[in-house]
Amino acid sequence: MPTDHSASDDAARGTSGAAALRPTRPRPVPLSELGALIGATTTDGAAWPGPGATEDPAVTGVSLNTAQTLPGDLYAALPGAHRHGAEFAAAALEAGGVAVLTDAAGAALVGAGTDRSGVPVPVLLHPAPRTVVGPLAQRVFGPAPTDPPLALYAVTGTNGKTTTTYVINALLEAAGVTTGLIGTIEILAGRTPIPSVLTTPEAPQVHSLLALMREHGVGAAAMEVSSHALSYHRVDGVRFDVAGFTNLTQDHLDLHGSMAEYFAAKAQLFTPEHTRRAVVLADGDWGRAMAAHAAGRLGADALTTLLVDDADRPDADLPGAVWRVVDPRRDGLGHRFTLSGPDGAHLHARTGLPGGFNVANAALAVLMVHAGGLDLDVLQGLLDRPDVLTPPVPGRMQVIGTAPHAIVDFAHNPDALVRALEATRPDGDGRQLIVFGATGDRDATKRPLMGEIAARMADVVIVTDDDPHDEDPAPIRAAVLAGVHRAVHDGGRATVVEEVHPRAEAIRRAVALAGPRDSILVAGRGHEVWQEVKGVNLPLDDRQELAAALRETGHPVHGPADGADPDPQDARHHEEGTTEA
Ligand SMILES: CC(=O)N[C@H]1[C@@H](OP(=O)(O)OP(=O)(O)OC[C@H]2O[C@@H](n3ccc(=O)[nH]c3=O)[C@H](O)[C@@H]2O)O[C@H](CO)[C@@H](O)[C@@H]1O[C@H](C)C(=O)N[C@@H](C)C(=O)N[C@H](CCC(=O)O)C(=O)O
Ligand SMILES: Nc1ncnc2c1ncn2[C@@H]1O[C@H](COP(=O)(O)OP(=O)(O)OP(=O)(O)O)[C@@H](O)[C@H]1O
Repeated sequence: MPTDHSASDDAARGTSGAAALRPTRPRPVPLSELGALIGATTTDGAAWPGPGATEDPAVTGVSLNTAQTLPGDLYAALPGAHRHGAEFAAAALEAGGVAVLTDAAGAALVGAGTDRSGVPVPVLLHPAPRTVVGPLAQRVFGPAPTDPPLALYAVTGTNGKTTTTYVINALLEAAGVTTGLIGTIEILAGRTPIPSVLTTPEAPQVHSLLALMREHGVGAAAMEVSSHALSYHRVDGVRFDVAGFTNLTQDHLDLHGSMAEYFAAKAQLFTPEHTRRAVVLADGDWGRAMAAHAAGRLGADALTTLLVDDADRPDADLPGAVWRVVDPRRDGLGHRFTLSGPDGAHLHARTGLPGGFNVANAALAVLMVHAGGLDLDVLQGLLDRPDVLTPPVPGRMQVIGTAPHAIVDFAHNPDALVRALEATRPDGDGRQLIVFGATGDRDATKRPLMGEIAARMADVVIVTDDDPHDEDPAPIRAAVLAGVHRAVHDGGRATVVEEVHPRAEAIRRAVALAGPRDSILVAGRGHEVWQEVKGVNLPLDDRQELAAALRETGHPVHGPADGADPDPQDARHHEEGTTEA
């Protein structure tokens, strides 16, 4: 019989930070059932639990980090890049974990572990434990047959995931649906937004957050799915209703090694295991390749293909229902555009989000909601409402000042930097200034490329620090500057190049150099309110720094959107990790 956990364990569930990410009404599953689900073995190689086992604990949760382990959990002790999770099994058991899932190396580390009551801890052995965490979490946290449906939308791609998920939710909310969100900026799974640590949390949290959403009566959720998530099996056991693809450009080559591998990681989302339908933005070679892949794996009937920059390309070689953006026109900060589809179908839309690329994000969101089942007539009715495609997206093209034009944006890879610079190019004789750096411990090959782009496109380039993480910031700046100097040497536009740090000082310097007709782009950190330097989170909000510098110089600041005070709650999440950080 499953053993149960105590009342004090229930109290712990209600109070700890990790509990805020869990459903309040867990449904216990016997460990033996979980062992059978994944074909686990004992350390002797026999089918689990093997002869002589007496305990069959009730499992009420799954975790893969001790900071997130709650009473009743199965702790997945995974081999990591730095440590083996089994080194922390004792801490997981101390936190109330009732069993351990691990590989052979992990089992040797766990040894003869016992739980808090001195009972020998059951160990489920699997040769590749990370690959079974998703299905196990799905079994423990997944829906009951009587639960109302929760429609799931996934967005992947190098850039535009956050924005597209916000637009999807804005449309669904306009249609009267209660929505949930999992992404880079925040998680919405109930009443209180939870700041994010990862773009896509680890599998146990993905499944527990979906359970929490069901408890809160959420009818649809939009989720960002990063390539890390697909490579690390973070969405295993989730089948989305609609998956969308934005684009593929250089980033994350530290993890993937090549663009082909990066593509292959993203392509996993467009398979029957992960989605029923797909909407693929098929501009460029990678977009076309993703459309072909999705058609092959899901069937052309399950595919919508969208063309934006390549809208003039003929249909012939494109699979699925083909839609194109026609006649995009500037309208205020944003654009009006028409979506033209099969059999003469049309949708007329407007987004006030600045930047040409946001037409692509908005169009993708519209077609994903259509693929999710919303009729064209109903959709057009929603699109006719003002600003339905203009949700505020923190730190994305966020306007802080107008004279000079001062923008904070999250562009932190080459393509995003090009698009952000294009979108913020001043009219007339104004000069373009940019303040940016590059992230430490991430794809180092993009540093000089971003430097080159800045020097080719901006008049004044100020190179500073982004999140150095554990790296020394000076060599990161030097790598960016190498690209800047190369482009200047080759005839690039920049006439002023400076290296200024810390970052707040660099922002002040840009404001000091700018005139009222100029445009300042502060790129790379967007909504972030902490700068991570060698494991320490320093408060830093580009929006606040830019607003303060503009005020000090006597320039106007645009509306209330000058950033938020760093929230101590947010720091807690960074330190403890809302996920397995
Ligand atoms: C490169 C990467 O993705 N690393 C992930 C990986 O870390 P790791 O292999 O180094 O883990 P480790 O430190 O060796 O520890 C091994 C195991 O012991 C566990 N542990 C460790 C210490 C402890 O006290 N207790 C404990 O339980 C860990 O949870 C882990 O399971 O496994 C950890 C646990 O699953 C993840 O948290 C960690 O993500 C780190 C925090 C991270 O920053 N990832 C980034 C790069 C990321 O995933 N980014 C994407 C893309 C964003 C974008 O598009 O820009 C994202 O989705 O956020
Ligand atoms: N469709 C797009 N094409 C190219 N660049 C884009 C696009 N959408 C947004 N960007 C740029 O990328 C930046 C990040 O946008 P967004 O947060 O929506 O993307 P993301 O994929 O969620 O990024 P991340 O994974 O890093 O969180 C924006 O600030 C903007 O500079």
